[in-house]
Amino acid sequence: MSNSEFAEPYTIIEPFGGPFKGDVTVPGDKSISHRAVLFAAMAEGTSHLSGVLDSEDVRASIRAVEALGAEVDLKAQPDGSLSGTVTGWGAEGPSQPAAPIDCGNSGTTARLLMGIVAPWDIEVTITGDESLKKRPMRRIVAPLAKMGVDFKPETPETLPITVCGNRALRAIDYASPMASAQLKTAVLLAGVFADGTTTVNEPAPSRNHTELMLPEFNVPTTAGTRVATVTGPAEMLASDVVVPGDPSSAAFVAAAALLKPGSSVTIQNVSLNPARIGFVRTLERMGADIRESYGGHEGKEPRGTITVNYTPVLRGCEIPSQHIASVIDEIPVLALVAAHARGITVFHEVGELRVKESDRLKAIIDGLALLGVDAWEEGDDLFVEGNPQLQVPQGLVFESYGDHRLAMTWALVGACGRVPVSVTRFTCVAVSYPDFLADLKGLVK
Ligand SMILES: O=C(O)C1=C[C@@H](OP(=O)(O)O)[C@@H](O)[C@H](O)C1
Ligand SMILES: C=C(OP(=O)(O)O)C(=O)O
Repeated sequence: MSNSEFAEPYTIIEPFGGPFKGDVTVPGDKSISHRAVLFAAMAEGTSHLSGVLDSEDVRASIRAVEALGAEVDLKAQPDGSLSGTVTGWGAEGPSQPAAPIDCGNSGTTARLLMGIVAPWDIEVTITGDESLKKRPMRRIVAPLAKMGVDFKPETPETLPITVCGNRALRAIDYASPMASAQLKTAVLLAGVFADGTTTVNEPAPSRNHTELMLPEFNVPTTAGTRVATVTGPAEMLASDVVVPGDPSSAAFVAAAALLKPGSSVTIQNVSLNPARIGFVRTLERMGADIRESYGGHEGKEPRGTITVNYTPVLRGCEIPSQHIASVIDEIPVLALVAAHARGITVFHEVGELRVKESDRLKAIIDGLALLGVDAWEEGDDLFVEGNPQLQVPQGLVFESYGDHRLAMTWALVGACGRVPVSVTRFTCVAVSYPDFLADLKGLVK
């Protein structure tokens, strides 16, 4: 069977051979890196950052804060991370940028930026690439409008959007319709400069890096499981941030170890924030030999190691909707693991996957179909019927849709299997994990 009629440029991923063994360090956490750069830019004084992820998405945040007047002096380190200083605009506020700010492929940059520029007397046009311009922005516009922010056009759904800032924002108590850390963060960041306490309640817990990091920048903040507050107006002061490794990148290494017989891998210095390691909990429920080991904190973020051993028999499991936010970016690769497990895996309430960098729900179902694996949607639930005897056919071409998480997921089929596969637009992995293939190759024994 072949589906090689795809016209887009593709990369051939040959089988890597032997099992994956040994230690690996994954690059800095993307969510924490964005926040470190953005919060340092907002603060008074000079912050020292290290372990920052050097990827396309984080570079979008760096370019954005430079356009708004922050001074960024982050340099590439031998380990591939960025380290150095960011001097913020502090009490003076950001300057009026000369041109629209292009956030590239990064939803986090675009959505957090809307909250960051909202409390200042400037008009900032935010735009992005073709993928980002399709993603929903009304979820950010709605609460910011309640706080007193105007937009051009008046009630925009998608980028480009011009945010017309307002120095007299109202603090709000917001019942968020979804578990989204981007939404929560945009509102809290605007709330830093509003008069009073701004509260965001969520229907399920989302990642809490913002609540953990804001107090380090001198912002009075409270953090509960489904509620966070900031009290403004606050004076943001510079801080130092050390960024631990990204669990979302670690999930691909863990999946590789589970797909390749004989593998045994330890991922060093990775964030063990419970809101981010839902994939460890999910793989445990599938019966995988995987465990984390706590190794201390960076600021308020726990970090440590994750060890994964190849496990011959995995079984399907259910991921309830309350846990989806803790695995949201890992669902493509978890679905690939589920495709090798015995029985059905159900991811509940994953409609949000339709509006990520691509329609990940459709892409997962189509990609698994190429492998001969039955996967389908019922309402907003994703079902994957696994096959432990899965044989990968020759000549497969997987469509990444320029989406980094899909590109890495399908690359694992070739890297861990016995026949090469092709992945279209594979270079998009630079969005979150530029050295993905090299790190995996380094583990081949
Ligand atoms: O706040 C963040 O850093 C992120 C939150 C999540 O998005 P949502 O807030 O849209 O769920 C996640 O998918 C994204 O990769 C990063
Ligand atoms: C959804 C993602 O990122 P963002 O929303 O920042 O584009 C991701 O990294 O998988």
